[in-house]
Amino acid sequence: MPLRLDSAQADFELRFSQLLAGKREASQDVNDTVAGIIADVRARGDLAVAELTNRFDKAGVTPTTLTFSPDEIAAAAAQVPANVRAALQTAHDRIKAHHEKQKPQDSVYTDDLGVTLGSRWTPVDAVGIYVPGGLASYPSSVLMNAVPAHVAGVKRIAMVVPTPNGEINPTVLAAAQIAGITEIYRIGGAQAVAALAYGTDSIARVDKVTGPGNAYVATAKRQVFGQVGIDMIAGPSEVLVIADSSANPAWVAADLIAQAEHGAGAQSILVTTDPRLADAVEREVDRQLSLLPKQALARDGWDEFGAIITVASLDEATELANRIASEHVEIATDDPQALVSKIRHAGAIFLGHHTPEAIGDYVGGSNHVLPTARSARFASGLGVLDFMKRTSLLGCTPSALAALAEPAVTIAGVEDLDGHGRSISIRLNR
Ligand SMILES: NC(=O)c1ccc[n+]([C@@H]2O[C@H](COP(=O)([O-])OP(=O)(O)OC[C@H]3O[C@@H](n4cnc5c(N)ncnc54)[C@H](O)[C@@H]3O)[C@@H](O)[C@H]2O)c1
Ligand SMILES: N[C@H](CO)Cc1c[nH]c[nH+]1
Ligand SMILES: [Zn+2]
Repeated sequence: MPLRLDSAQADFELRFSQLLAGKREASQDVNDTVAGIIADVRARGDLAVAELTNRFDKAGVTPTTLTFSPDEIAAAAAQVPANVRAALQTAHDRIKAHHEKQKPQDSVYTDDLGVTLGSRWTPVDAVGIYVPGGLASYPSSVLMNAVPAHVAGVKRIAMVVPTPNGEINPTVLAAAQIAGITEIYRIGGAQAVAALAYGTDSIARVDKVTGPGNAYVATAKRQVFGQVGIDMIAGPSEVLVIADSSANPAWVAADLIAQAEHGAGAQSILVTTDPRLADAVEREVDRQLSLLPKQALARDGWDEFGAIITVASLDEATELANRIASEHVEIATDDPQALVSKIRHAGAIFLGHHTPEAIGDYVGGSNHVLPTARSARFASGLGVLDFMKRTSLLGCTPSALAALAEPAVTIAGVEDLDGHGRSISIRLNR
């Protein structure tokens, strides 16, 4: 049963804050395990990576077989049916077209003192993409990570994917092929993140690690941050649907189920102004779940983290959406534009009855790697800027330096950094 809340209830604030607190931090056990794995990979390199991969994934690898050969990639990709390849190609092309529009412009200008100021964008040199789940991994997530990296101009993209029992989902390798990734390792977990961050004999280290994963992967990314950059901690998926009486209960229910089927902590929330819609959606979710072939995962997700909240107005709905800061927010009303500017915290917003979140997961063109667990308050979804960095440019003429010297030397003085002041004043009157 989902949690049922009504904002008019006396204990609403308490129960709502319990809902907000529902997501948990990595346990100390996971932190310690991951720290041990990272230390082992740093000390013993490929040998440790191979041993850990065999322990956790039963992958049957040796230090010399961690890499997929070009023939293995081609053979796996060749098993993928033509219609699946075509769908992945459509997704790739649409994601690429949208992300091209995110490319930042360099800018340089000279101000009235004669100081030249600019911002220059350059790509990260080498990126490691984590593709979770082995057999259950998502080819769409390969595209969502690789395409913005390519658009940014990243020269080297290394992909890691675990192969439980030595098996790989061939569609993942087909997606990698479509995205132009040729460097792929059959490793996962904290050992893969450590190998990417610190390097081994067979895996050159990268500058940034991106991609979602389980608690071990997320904790490893946290622990290697600083040695390398990371994108974000993208955890279990979430959707919040804002709906009024114009919404179709069957469609809303289908969208809630779509998120719940990600399992392991996935969260689906409906916020509605219409109590009759709330009841109808609850019945519909039950009905549709019973028709799903793999209903257990979605039912667990819905029972554990599902919620239906009734509110007095759409304004109140947007306030709750901002407090929840969900990964995905759907606006299931006839006039979504009237609400969109009121939603300040969301990884992605889906406008109107004909924009199910799942279209964004695959072929809409926007990125599906998005901030979860309320981090949309301060973070954005994956995009081209995650694979670039901005360098500032500054240039003074003699007269511009002279004009700025006095305040700069004054600040150096109050910071007790006479060497700073002198490096400015030494240049004056020459
Ligand atoms: N937000 C997103 O965009 C998104 C997309 C896809 C998947 N996900 C998330 O990714 C996760 C996938 O999880 P997964 O487990 O299937 O795959 P995974 O690739 O994240 O993790 C598998 C690895 O975990 C490590 N591991 C497992 N048990 C361990 C243990 N006891 N000690 C040390 N290491 C251990 C192993 O090295 C194994 O290779 C899910 O949580 C899913 O929600 C999120
Ligand atoms: N909804 C997930 C997180 O945004 C991404 C995904 C991949 N495949 C299907 N869905
Ligand atoms: Zn999804």
